[in-house]
Amino acid sequence: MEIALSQIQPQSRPDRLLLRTLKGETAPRPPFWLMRQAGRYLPEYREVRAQAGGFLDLCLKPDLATEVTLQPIRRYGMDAAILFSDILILPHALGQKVWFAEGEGPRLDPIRDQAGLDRLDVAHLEERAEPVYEAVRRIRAALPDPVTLIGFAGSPWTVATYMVEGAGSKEFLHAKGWAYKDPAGFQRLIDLLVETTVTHLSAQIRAGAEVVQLFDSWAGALAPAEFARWSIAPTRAIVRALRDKHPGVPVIGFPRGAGVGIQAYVEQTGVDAVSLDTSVPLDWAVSALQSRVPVQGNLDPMALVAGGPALRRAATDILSTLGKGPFIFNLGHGIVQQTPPEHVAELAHLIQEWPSSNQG
Ligand SMILES: Cc1c2[nH]c(c1CCC(=O)O)Cc1[nH]c(c(CCC(=O)O)c1C)Cc1[nH]c(c(CCC(=O)O)c1C)Cc1[nH]c(c(C)c1CCC(=O)O)C2
Repeated sequence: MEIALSQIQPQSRPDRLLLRTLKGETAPRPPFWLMRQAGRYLPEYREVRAQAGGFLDLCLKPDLATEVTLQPIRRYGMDAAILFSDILILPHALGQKVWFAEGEGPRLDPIRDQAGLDRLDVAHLEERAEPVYEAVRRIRAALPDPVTLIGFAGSPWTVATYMVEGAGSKEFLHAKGWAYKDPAGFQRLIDLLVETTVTHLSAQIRAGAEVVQLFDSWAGALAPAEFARWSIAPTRAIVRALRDKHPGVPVIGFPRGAGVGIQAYVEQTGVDAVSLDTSVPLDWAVSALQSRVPVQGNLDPMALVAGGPALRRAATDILSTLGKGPFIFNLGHGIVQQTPPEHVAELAHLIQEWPSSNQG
């Protein structure tokens, strides 16, 4: 597997820009990476994906996971690589059956009661996820020094929705039903996910992850009291435990769709930085959030599909607003498959040349 990174322009990636931003520095141009930066929009990803067999096989073959993690870094020179894995590796490593039906998204054998919880096998988590940690070691060894390696996990609420529904969902009938009717029982699932998420992230950090991100993709589906209990409280517990074990390793939280709830999330979880979805107004983000923590985000992935003046305008707006404080340029959600790779190159160039690329 070819892992030379010779095409990367060293001058485009000042030393450890992402880590410095997470400590509160404001750089002349912000660091950037993109959620789902490795994925089906890249022809070289599709090639490796075909070779791997299934999607989970790709996540669990360290040589292939390493290769696809490095692909976008080679092409675009992002300031950070994110481990190529999935939030559903955790339920898989807990012994729940997880598979990806081609073209349909994730499927799991649903867990809906205490008996289902009792079948989970916490003791062998690190053994079953060992290929992921091996990938982290290989990626860190292959990355140029200035590129930061980000590990990740799903937040307990978001992972619980998949474990309970058995698939992606819009309404969360079973997960919310359990949480409303039997909060003590659902709490046991959340507590188990807090504990095992700490184990999983801690193992990634020991293997070489320098920052971790918690994806709470379905935070926005929760009413305020439930958001406090199932998103904020578990996130705070994870942040505390990680800070204890790995002081100085920043945690980025991504409470997608949480709206004004993001402010309470930032104040109460202790995350080192917050990732913003596309709906978050930039001026509000500056006053309500960036005054407290570095922010990350939040270009509409569809602006990246559109390209041209719309992309330049949207990116320039974000750079000139959020870029005045500690800021990591990213998308508001993951890159979609229909994204032309040359639009990503154009965006990378705009950010790397900022502020001189600003033509008003
Ligand atoms: C909800 C969620 C999942 N996975 C993830 C989330 C949270 C973020 C979000 O809201 O998108 C997180 C995730 N998934 C993936 C990463 C890799 C790192 C990155 O580049 O950001 C990350 C951080 C790879 C992936 N995870 C997945 C892909 C596409 C799989 C493929 O190549 O076939 C990738 C690149 C699959 C996946 N995995 C999951 C879904 C809903 C899907 C889509 C199914 C599909 O598109 O068919 C669960």
